[in-house]
Amino acid sequence: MNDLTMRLNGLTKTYLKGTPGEVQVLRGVDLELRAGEAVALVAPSGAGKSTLLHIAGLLDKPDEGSVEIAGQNVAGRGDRTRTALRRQDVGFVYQFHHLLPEFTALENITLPQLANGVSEKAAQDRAMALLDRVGVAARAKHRPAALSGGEQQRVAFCRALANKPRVLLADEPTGNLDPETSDQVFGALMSLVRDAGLSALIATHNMDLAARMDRKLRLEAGVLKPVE
Ligand SMILES: Nc1ncnc2c1ncn2[C@@H]1O[C@H](COP(=O)(O)OP(=O)(O)OP(=O)(O)O)[C@@H](O)[C@H]1O
Repeated sequence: MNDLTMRLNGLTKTYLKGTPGEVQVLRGVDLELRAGEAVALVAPSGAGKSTLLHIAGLLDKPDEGSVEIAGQNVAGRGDRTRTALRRQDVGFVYQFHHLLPEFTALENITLPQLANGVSEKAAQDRAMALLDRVGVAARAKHRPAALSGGEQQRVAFCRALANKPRVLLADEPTGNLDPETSDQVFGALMSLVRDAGLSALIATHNMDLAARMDRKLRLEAGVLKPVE
């Protein structure tokens, strides 16, 4: 069975090439993500975590190397194709929720599905099922400002999974929350990931959370290494 969802091969990235400010951030990053696994990405500040997540999520291009999603090399495709693939195959979660403030929790999860051609009824049903799964169905009609930080982040997780991506990329998804809320909200994220059977690459400085994932990788000196 080929359950590989994403393969990163030989990724390099240098900023400000040929100038005194040149920074060689990625020097040959290789990574294989399998369906159903959650991988912790641990990196000292400035090591290139955001650069790596942006390239894996097709928001940026590597200088060299490939990004394969479900067996297709997609890194070098045109902007429109990469945008379409990103919408369909990749979900993002950031440290701050980035929900649209003028829309309800339900609408924030429904809208990306409508943009992908899903019917309104089906989109709402899926949104409610996701909200229910993370324990915030009762807050479906609230706008983000009327939700707690933990609730906002749970809604953001549901939005990231709305279009059934193959891969979830998260950058400190609970970094903005107090330790107890962070612990609970991370549990909600992991149950969504396990239910959906997708791959998750989750950047975190929190080693307790990292320990709850299937494996841990450290980004250091431009390459990924397993953490024991
Ligand atoms: N557009 C850019 N132009 C020039 N240098 C950049 C650019 N983006 C990032 N860098 C540099 O590349 C390095 C890695 O940046 P990146 O944002 O990927 O790190 P990070 O690991 O996400 O950091 P943090 O955890 O502090 O957010 C840093 O030294 C940063 O200053």
